[in-house]
Amino acid sequence: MPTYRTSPPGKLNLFLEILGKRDDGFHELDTVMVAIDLRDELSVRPIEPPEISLSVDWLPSRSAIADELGVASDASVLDVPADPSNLVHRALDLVNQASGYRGGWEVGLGKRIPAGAGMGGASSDAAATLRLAAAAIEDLARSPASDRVRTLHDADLKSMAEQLGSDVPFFLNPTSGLARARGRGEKLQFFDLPRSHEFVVVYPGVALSTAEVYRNCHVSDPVRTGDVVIDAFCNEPSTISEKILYNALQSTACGLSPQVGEALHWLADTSSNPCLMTGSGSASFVWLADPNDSGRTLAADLVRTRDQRTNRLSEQSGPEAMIAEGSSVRSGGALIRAVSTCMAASEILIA
Ligand SMILES: C[C@@](CO)(OP(=O)(O)O)[C@H](O)COP(=O)(O)OP(=O)(O)OC[C@H]1O[C@@H](n2ccc(N)nc2=O)[C@H](O)[C@@H]1O
Ligand SMILES: Nc1ncnc2c1ncn2[C@@H]1O[C@H](COP(=O)(O)OP(=O)(O)O)[C@@H](O)[C@H]1O
Repeated sequence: MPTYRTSPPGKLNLFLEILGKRDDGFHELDTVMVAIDLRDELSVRPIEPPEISLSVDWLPSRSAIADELGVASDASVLDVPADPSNLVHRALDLVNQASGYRGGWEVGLGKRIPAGAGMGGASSDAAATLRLAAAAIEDLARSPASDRVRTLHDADLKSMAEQLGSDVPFFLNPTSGLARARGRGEKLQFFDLPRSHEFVVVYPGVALSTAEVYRNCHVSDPVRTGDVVIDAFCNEPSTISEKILYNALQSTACGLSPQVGEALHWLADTSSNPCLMTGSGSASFVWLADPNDSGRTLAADLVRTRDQRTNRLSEQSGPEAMIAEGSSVRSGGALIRAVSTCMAASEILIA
């Protein structure tokens, strides 16, 4: 059987308001998201033995990412489960149940999107898995040699995406542009973006649990609306400012992890452009006002200040203190990436 591949994108929330708490424990949201070109790499191949074999690696390597974060390469912040708790694994279980496929899957997952960052890496991997596995099942259904399998339709994928997580339906739609998500995140409306937007993202080397951030958050009163942000990005980029980018979870996340607030201050000190935390954190981003600015200059400035701080701390406290588990912006480490909004659909490659 062939291998099916794609590159699941990350996302940034440009606006997030909490409208209320529901009886099922979830929060009613109004959020505006864009997919960005920081991407994981996912390959899925149907195999005969009825097992799911999943290998997960950091790209370019775990030690390279650990160096950037200033943590030891066995630090738990870099642990991504390769067991049934990985959303890729759970997505394949749902596909098998729905399609009646009785074989197994060999899966390779290369991570670039930091975990627990508010960038939706796990959700995007899960949505991409549903799309790849559905394409494989469709091919299997056509093959006379195979067991009977049921082809999966868009409605099946949507229902499975909702079971996997609130953010997963957003990533099922591989189009570019900007999305408004309401309900618990599954009620989606897509808008065309006339041009791409550039950002610099900073991940401070601490993972935040989405559930814990929501547990500690407050329902807003009065509530803001995402209309203003949608209009600004789609029609009036000159009106994008610190005042309209908003995330109701930001103060809760800063309270749970000082590194989140430190990263936001660091961004504000280095750039005059608006900055905001994404999702439930821990990553933050700067939006670059000039569409011709590649973000590389700001990213290079941030890397320089990060490395100066790393060297200073290393001289003060020695290298052992630098690589202590959990050290992050405090000790100089942070992932810094210049990213753009995705302007093209994520393709499925078959080989
Ligand atoms: C905050 C957001 C913003 O886009 O993104 P991330 O920071 O996770 O990327 C999302 O709302 C996260 O969506 P997702 O990561 O799929 O969360 P889920 O697995 O559905 O939920 C994890 C937990 O978060 C809480 N939760 C999630 C969504 C929501 N609308 N209300 C909630 O209260 C619930 O306690 C739930 O058990
Ligand atoms: N495919 C995956 N990639 C990354 N993390 C995963 C994956 N599947 C499950 N997880 C677990 O989900 C947690 C949060 O996932 P992630 O989507 O990266 O964060 P966020 O909700 O902040 O966007 C991780 O800490 C990890 O333990």
